[in-house]
Amino acid sequence: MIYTITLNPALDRQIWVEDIKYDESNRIIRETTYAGGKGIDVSRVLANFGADNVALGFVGGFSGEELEGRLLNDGVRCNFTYISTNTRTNIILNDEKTKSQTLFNAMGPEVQPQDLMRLIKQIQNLPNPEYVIISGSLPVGVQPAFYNKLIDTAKEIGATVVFDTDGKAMKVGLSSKPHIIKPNIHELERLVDKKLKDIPEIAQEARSICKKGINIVLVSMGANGMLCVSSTEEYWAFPPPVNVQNTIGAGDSSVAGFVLALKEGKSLKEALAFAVAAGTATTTRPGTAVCLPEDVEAIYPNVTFRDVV
Ligand SMILES: Nc1ncnc2c1ncn2[C@@H]1O[C@H](COP(=O)(O)OP(=O)(O)OP(=O)(O)O)[C@@H](O)[C@H]1O
Ligand SMILES: O=P(O)(O)OC[C@@]1(O)O[C@H](CO)[C@@H](O)[C@@H]1O
Repeated sequence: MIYTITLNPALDRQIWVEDIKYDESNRIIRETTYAGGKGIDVSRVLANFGADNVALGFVGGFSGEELEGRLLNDGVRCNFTYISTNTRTNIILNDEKTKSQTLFNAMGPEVQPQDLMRLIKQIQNLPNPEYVIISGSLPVGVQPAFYNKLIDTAKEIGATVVFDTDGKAMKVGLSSKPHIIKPNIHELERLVDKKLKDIPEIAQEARSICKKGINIVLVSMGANGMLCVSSTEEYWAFPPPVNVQNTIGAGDSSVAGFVLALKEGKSLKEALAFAVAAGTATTTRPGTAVCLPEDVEAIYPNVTFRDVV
């Protein structure tokens, strides 16, 4: 069974305007809400592929109920830890003229220490844990060290742990040696505290992280695809050109695609190509992580490989 853990889920409210005018009133021409947050996105994509998975994490209030209802409609099984305060709403502003997407990520509710322990106890008792995917930002009141406890617990129950977060949470969490991490290029730069100018430099940092005990480092690079480094294999997969409509949840779709392919027994190289196809498929549709199997199947044969060094 695949489990996703999102400590700080969100309703993703995607809104569209013709041409944003600052310091003025703008008319919204289209709006849609998605169940969001990084692990939740992974769960939605897995469900699109018919992959059995359970979404875990903290939800609360009316927005939490809406989020869970949306997920059930999306065919995602949930076993959330309920808190008394409202799940956050993130705004994604799509500007039709500039084709830009601007994110406003809310802080979210404060999570209490007793809620943290309820989640840990739940993870200690997860049935058939094959993969545990831990993704996204920490809620208010939760220290990065909580990610150590989560990763340690998921490893103790025998799961392969995938970890995808940013900043201090990533730095701290890494010391628990999750099996797989998926920073994007900016997150990797923040992790290693330096700008990385080209693929050899990115690969070098990924190798150093592997040497610290992480089995697989996936670095997503937007239109430049994804680099995969393990102790024995290195690949750079490149997507075909597509008409990009949205990039929100592309990385999460890649994580879902990668885990799905590994679970099906695909090689590391095939799993990477599938991850790139899944991320790129998401970019071709408006909305958060709208990753459809038919789009992924169409893109997959057109993913190419380039030399890492
Ligand atoms: N402009 C693009 N053109 C083609 N493919 C893209 C583009 N942007 C993203 N992708 C695909 O999606 C994958 C993940 O993208 P990206 O590096 O943007 O992830 P991310 O920053 O983690 O995204 P998010 O945090 O929104 O989920 C890329 O490896 C690539 O396959
Ligand atoms: O604030 P976080 O947890 O870092 O990111 C949250 C978020 O931006 O990530 C997803 C896209 O990756 C969206 O569904 C969601 O709104």
